[in-house]
Amino acid sequence: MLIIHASRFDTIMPAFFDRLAAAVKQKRTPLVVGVDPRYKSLPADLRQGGEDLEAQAQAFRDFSIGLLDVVAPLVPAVKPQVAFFEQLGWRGMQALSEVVQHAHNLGLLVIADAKRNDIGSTAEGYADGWLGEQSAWQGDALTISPYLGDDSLEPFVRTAEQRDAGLFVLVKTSNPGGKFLQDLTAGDTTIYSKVGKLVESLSNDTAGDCGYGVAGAVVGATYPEQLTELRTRMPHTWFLVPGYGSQGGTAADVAGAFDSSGLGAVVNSSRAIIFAHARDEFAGLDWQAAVEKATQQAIADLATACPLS
Ligand SMILES: O=C(O)c1cc(=O)[nH]c(=O)n1[C@@H]1O[C@H](COP(=O)(O)O)[C@@H](O)[C@H]1O
Repeated sequence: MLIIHASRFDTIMPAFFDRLAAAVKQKRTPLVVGVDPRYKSLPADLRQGGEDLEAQAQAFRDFSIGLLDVVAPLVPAVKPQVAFFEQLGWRGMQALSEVVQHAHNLGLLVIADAKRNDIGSTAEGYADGWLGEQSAWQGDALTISPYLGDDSLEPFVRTAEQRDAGLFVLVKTSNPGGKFLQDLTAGDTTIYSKVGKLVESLSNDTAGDCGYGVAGAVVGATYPEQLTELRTRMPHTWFLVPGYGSQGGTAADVAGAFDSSGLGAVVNSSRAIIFAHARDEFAGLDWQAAVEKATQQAIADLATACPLS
């Protein structure tokens, strides 16, 4: 049975990026913790139930909820990676629903990393499913792909505006193979710049109190030059910056993502934090203590790059 929780959008709320800006200021950090449970990397005591789908879904639930309890006082938002829940079928998606509900109960904003999209008429279904009134997952924001074109983004923008939710459109991804398409030249510009321009126009049209509009952009920490270039060209677009930590991105690499107030970007770290129990420097700590230490370490590291005023 899939649990459909009461809509958290029943009351009038500020726009997503206004809420995110307030949460970043309150927690004094742009760090977002990625909830990317991989069964074989979970602490051993959470893998006692066996490997069938039901047992794995229960392990994901226990791990993710234990993780949220540790990071909730420290960070503004979490980013569940839907792929890991989806691989377990409906059991995993039910676990995801409960994890999102728990995050909301702890006051965390939730970025659903599902990287959805399709032709416009089908995209409406995705927009509704992830951000709509009866969504089983009730994300505050959703990652989406731009590669079906501008009309494919429209249903997401409409729904996000109606629901005070946010979007993060893939602009310059953190993986090396992203350049295969994104760095191609189209006319006098690159594809990623062209996508960036489209996202900026959507955000300019919808800017909220904090100056950022409904469409954010995903820009990888592994491309610091492009990050800095896009920050200048996209002044109304909030960035989600993955690739910090396990993929090699550093605090210095993400420095160009922020505006002069230290806002305008959140930086995701998944494996380096959630599987900190496997890092030599945290040997001997239980997994939640290791998560706490790794989160505090990342917060201190990012404070050197993010001049929050
Ligand atoms: O949209 C994303 O979050 C994303 C975009 C991107 O360009 N690169 C990228 O790594 N991600 C996601 O960010 C997370 C990175 O995880 P770690 O490398 O373990 O910190 C994963 O959930 C990825 O799917």
